[in-house]
This record gives sequence, C-alpha cells and structure tokens, in this order.
Amino acid sequence: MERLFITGIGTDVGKTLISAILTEALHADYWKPVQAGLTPTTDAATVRGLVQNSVSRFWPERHRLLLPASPHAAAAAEGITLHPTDFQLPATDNHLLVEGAGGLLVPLAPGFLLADLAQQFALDVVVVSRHYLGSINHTLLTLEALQRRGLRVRGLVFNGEPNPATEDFITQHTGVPIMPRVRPETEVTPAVVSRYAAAFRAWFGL
Ligand SMILES: Nc1ncnc2c1ncn2[C@@H]1O[C@H](COP(=O)(O)OP(=O)(O)OP(=O)(O)O)[C@@H](O)[C@H]1O
Ligand SMILES: C[C@H](N)[C@H](N)CCCCCC(=O)O
Ligand SMILES: [Mg+2]
Repeated sequence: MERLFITGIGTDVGKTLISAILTEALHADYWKPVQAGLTPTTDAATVRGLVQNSVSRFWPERHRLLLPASPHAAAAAEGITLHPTDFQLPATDNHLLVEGAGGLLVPLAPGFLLADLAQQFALDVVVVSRHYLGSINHTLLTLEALQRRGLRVRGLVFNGEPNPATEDFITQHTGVPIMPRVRPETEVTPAVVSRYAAAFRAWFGL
C-alpha cells in the first residue's frame, strides 16, 4: 500500500492538483490534516470534485482554520495550539495520500513542522516542483531536508512547461525518481485529471 505525503517547494505549486491526479490514479483515499483558509473552497473539496472513481474516501481535516496563512499563525489566531498527538492517520486499508500545506518546513506550532507529521506517520514523500526562477534552489533545499530527516522520496513531479535545464540538473544532482510531468492546463477538470491519472498509473506499474 502506498502511504504518501504530498509536499511541494512552496505554496500554490500544484500539490492539490497532483493529489487529485494521484488519488484518481491509485483510487486512493485522501486526507488534508490541516486546512488553513476555508474560502472559496478547501483542498479536500477540490480533490473530491476532480476525482471520478467511487473507491476513494475523503477523510475529514483534523484542523480547519479560517485564516489563509501559515497553519501555526492561523491556529494562534483562533487561540489554538496544534500538537503532534492531535493527529491519527486515517484507519484505512486503501492507498492513502496526505496533503501538506505550503512547503515541507511549514510550522504547525512552535517546534512542530509538517515534516514532523510525515515522519510521525512514516510516510513516503511526493515532491511537487513548479517551474519559476528560483525553483531549482527551492527544490534542492526541499530534497536535502527530506534526505536529512530520512524521509524517502517516492517521486518528484515537475509542474509547468518543460524546462530541460532545470529538470536535468535536479534529476542528475539528486537522483530522485521522476514522476510524469504535469503541463499548464487552461482548465483543471475531472477529464484533465483522469488523463494524467492514466500516466501516473503506468508509472506505478498498474
Ligand atoms: N498544471 C497546472 N495547470 C493549470 N493550473 C494549475 C496547474 N497547477 C496548479 N494550477 C492551479 O494553481 C493554483 C494553485 O495550485 P494548488 O491549489 O494545487 O496549489 P497547492 O500547492 O496545493 O497550494 P496549498 O499550499 O494552498 O495547498 C490552483 O488554482 C490550481 O488549479
Ligand atoms: C494559505 C496557503 N494556501 C497554505 N494553506 C499555507 C501556506 C503556508 C506558508 C507558510 C510559509 O512558508 O511562509
Ligand atoms: Mg493544496
């Protein structure tokens, strides 16, 4: 069974889109432990709306925080402190995707980072890298932090127009497995997700 933590090199890099693709590819369950920002929609609602299989279950967020900010700040604004003991991995026998918030070292509380949650549940990690000037550095820093923590990289996804100079360097320098690319789409729809899901299924050998 795949137990995957979906992180990215920052916020808005496409973790939710790639989570939807992976959820559809694996007919996996999906869980966003901490949602910071509830409008116009939540990541779980977005994924649910993009996935068409009837096997996937969508587990409720452990914390739903109003402020679209770093979770530690969004929690503080509500007078809450998040603790590692708040969180229990959903009890499922299915593949499970756990989507982070922002990047790997985003704080949930003083001394408690999203990376700690991935370690606590011994999750393998999928890293989403979106192309922009500066993304090489952000990608290498993320991969180095994962390596330092002993977290296994299941795969890296490049999101955006192909950029061989960037991708070749990251691939050769780190040696991480590369998952299928996701291109800029004019519209993100269930049909688009289904098309990419087929490529990811093949990547997983399914
Ligand atoms: N390949 C793509 N083609 C078109 N739109 C995209 C693509 N990748 C991401 N987007 C859009 O960019 C926005 C940000 O993506 P997404 O919500 O997946 O980011 P995220 O990494 O999950 O952010 P967060 O840290 O808030 O969870 C969304 O509107 C999404 O639909
Ligand atoms: C609100 C946003 N969309 C994410 N849910 C949280 C991003 C936190 C980023 C914190 C940081 O790295 O500075
Ligand atoms: Mg997201």
